[in-house]
Amino acid sequence: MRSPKDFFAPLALGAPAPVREIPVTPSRMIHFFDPGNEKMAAKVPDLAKKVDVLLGNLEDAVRADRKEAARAGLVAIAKANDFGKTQLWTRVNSLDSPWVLDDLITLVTEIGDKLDVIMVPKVEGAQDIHYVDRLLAQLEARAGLTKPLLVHAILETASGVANVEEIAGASPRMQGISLGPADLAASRRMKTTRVGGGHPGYLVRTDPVGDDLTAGRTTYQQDLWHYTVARMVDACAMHGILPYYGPFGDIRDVVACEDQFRNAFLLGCVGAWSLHPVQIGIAKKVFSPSPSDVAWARRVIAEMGDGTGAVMIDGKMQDDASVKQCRVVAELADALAADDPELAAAYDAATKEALG
Ligand SMILES: CC(C)(COP(=O)(O)OP(=O)(O)OC[C@H]1O[C@@H](n2cnc3c(N)ncnc32)[C@H](O)[C@@H]1OP(=O)(O)O)[C@@H](O)C(=O)NCCC(=O)NCCSC(=O)C[C@](C)(O)C(=O)O
Ligand SMILES: [Mg+2]
Repeated sequence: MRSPKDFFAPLALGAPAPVREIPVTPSRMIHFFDPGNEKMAAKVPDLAKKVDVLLGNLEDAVRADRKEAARAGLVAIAKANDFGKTQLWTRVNSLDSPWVLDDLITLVTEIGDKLDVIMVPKVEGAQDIHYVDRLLAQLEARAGLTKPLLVHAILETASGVANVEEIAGASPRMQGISLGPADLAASRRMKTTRVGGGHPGYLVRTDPVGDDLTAGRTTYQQDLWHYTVARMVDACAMHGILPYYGPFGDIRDVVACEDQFRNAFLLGCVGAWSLHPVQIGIAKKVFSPSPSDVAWARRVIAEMGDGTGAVMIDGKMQDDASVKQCRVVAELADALAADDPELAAAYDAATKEALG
């Protein structure tokens, strides 16, 4: 383990200095596309205007015989486009795969100045981040990059979950962590066969009434991912990095997708992945606080003055701790509204109504 004094020292001569704070820019949806798929790639310039993050995926969902095409496609797309404020990320192949070394060497060398974040799959512990950290520093130095690349880990092995705190704090490059429910389920030997979402068999049932064990007993489906998401959120918050839900594989079920995203939002996540264009709007809606919540938050902040003491608003006690929650919501709303006049207008209209 490195001394805390060396934590922010570059890991290679000539590499850019690591960031001291992770930039908090909108990342409500990380939109996945296969850069080697011509149909998807053709949609990218247009999609870039609708999403916060575009991610060129090189790992799972890209066939083994299309790995080189995906890598070359991402290089071509990054070189040919300026996506403005929309971030460009990539997911490289796993560290034990035959492709990852070329992924990292090619991408950092060719388009390191265009990429914001490198997502690393199947991270097992801090050692995986340390490996990527040093390699990126060497490649950044060789490419003459002035801005350090950030690293995002996917939490998709039992070992990764057990080590999530050390992963979150393994490097100043750590930008965030996403839940990877499909690989995680396999790693844990869960008996699900889905990519995220719930399962009808994972439920609780109300008590029986009388001797009949079957009649009148309501069941409630439970969230399979609650424990992992909550643990991930704590690990991220502790280290000042950002937590994300990840993928929802039932593209058709836009209703349950919205529910799963909202659970994650309420628990502290800042975004989720969109695997299909239909999921972009869902993530945008869910991970932007609602106008009524923003109006309420702004009202509490206004009425709490210096933020200390206790007041009653609409029958509800507000104090130092509730105003802090309101600031979280209001600050997120301000950050999102700064780049979105429509959202800004909706927040202001609701606030005007709430403040009278
Ligand atoms: C699900 C699929 C096969 C349905 O693809 P489709 O073509 O059958 O669907 P469609 O509804 O017919 O598509 C309509 C149009 O949208 C296009 N399109 C469709 N999707 C996209 C997209 N993402 N970006 C841009 N364009 C897209 C598609 O090409 C088509 O274009 P067209 O109208 O010109 O024919 C397709 O959406 C897809 O491949 N999505 C990405 C899948 C992916 O990246 N998976 C990996 C992430 S999840 C994961 O890895 C797990 C994890 C974390 O590791 C772990 O839990 O362990
Ligand atoms: Mg996976």
